[in-house]
Amino acid sequence: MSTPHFDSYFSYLTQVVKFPGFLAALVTIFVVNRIWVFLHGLRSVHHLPGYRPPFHPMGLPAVLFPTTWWNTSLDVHWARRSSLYTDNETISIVPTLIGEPTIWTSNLNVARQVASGGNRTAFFKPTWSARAFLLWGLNLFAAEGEVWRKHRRVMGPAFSNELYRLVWRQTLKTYHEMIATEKWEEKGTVDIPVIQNLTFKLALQVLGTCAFGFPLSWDEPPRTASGSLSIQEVMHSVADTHMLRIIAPKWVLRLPFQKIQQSNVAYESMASFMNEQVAGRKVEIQDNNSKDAFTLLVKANEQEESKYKLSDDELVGIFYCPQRPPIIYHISWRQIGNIFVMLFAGHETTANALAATLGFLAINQDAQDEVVEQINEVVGHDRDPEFEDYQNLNKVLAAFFEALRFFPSGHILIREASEDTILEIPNPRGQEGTTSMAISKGQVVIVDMVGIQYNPRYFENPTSYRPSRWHGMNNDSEDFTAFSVGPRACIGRKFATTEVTCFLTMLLRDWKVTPKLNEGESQEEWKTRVLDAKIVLTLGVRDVPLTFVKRK
Ligand code: HEM
Repeated sequence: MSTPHFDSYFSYLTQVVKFPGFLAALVTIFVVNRIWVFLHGLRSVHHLPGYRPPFHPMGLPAVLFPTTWWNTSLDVHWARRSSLYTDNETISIVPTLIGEPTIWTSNLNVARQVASGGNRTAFFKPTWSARAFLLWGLNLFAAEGEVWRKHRRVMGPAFSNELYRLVWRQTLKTYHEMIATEKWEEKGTVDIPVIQNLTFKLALQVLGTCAFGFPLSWDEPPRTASGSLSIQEVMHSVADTHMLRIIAPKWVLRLPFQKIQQSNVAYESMASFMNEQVAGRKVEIQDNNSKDAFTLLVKANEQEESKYKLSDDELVGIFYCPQRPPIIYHISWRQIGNIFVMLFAGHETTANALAATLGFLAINQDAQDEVVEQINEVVGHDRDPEFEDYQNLNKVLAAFFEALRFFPSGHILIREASEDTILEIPNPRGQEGTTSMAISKGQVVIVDMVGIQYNPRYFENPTSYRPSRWHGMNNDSEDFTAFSVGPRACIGRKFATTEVTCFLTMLLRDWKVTPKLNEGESQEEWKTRVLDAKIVLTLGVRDVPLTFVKRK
């Protein structure tokens, strides 16, 4: 029921609102405000040329639509990879309606200044950009400053030859199990409609065994205590739905959809499975016989001097939920955030890059022949490859590096200025020297990995698949930049390259890979249909259909 006071107020309001001048004034205020904010945005990026779309490329309105003439969406750097940096390697995107201005760069020199980390940089990884990696607790990927240094010091020793040998052994085992279980030998010719189904399973198996220390096998994955899901299914579901769990409000997770319910069961199963594992692991650490990263990590932390040792507060999970302030759970699992980050940072990235490599080799038979020739020379046919062969199989790795250059999984590196600072921006190609640019505290700079990998300053004819670019390069050289550069570069690089080299060596020695064409489709059409990007959390390739034929 309305009061007289409310009625008179309401009628006054109705009259005012009816008055067209009032609406005009509102619109004018909005437009003037937007123009002021837009001009301020342009000034803050020193009028660097670039795009002036309505929304920020990572903002909700923009990601609802693909990149088109009027919108720059999350895939703008892929969709416009041939035009974004034609005139300038460093550009700005300043939204006219919603969002903050950002600077985007495809120049390595600028990338080193902002993304490489370490003591001397004035840039840091903002928490919002690493949110997807915080679900299972603070970790190396998301940490910053002194806490990051401690995590890296503790994680570093776990990434040793001891671990890589385990990765090699596990990859061999997984390959043999895959061939036997899927009955490849009996078939002779094997059609795989989506090669990612195999590469994702391989990546999970290797990470499961070598990072978590779970005893996984291709045919009989162990079950959780309840027996409802295999550990592989749990890991897959956890990895598959973690974006949903970060973005969705809590009530969504109670909806009776199969995928959501399965995700809930998977998270609970993972929690109880990890608890069981931690109890067992404590005994193993004392016995000193396990080589997986989980055990090596706990051991490394135990051995650290107290200055660098991670405290319990730094180890426990900060369960990040954007709808509520962060809640600190004092859980008993130690190192859990760092173990989980390996799953998320290492699973999709490796599996997609491996799928892309097989796709490129399928339509570049000369490149495939060159790789197989080296495998035959180094390993021959009478034995399995050994970890010691890794350095000599550089053409195998070159085929992978070149595919990863086309589809750099870690496609954008987001950084924010922690103080007012100066960026030295190299002048356009063909001109010597650099131009200094003042950057204000809070300015976001995005290193565009796609832009770098397609930059003609670094790669002659960048859209041509040429593994020979990498022949003769040391496997660990920073000349290959898709794992990032400097102290904050990917800690899992050798983990991934060891796994991939071993798997491709076994697979390509015995099986010729060709594209699985649709009826009447040419190789060129297959290439256009398949070798295109798909961006979720990382950048991957679309589903790759392949045929494998047993070599004589
Ligand atoms: C093809 C495979 C991979 C690619 C292309 C890749 C790429 C990258 C890139 C570009 C970064 C830097 C991100 C940034 O600074 O924002 C990074 C960091 C990281 N990667 Fe990888 N990665 C791969 C595989 C792996 C694997 C297998 C693991 C673990 C076993 C892993 C663990 C990590 C971690 C923990 C970081 C954070 C390092 C730090 O901040 O100190 N990655 N990766």
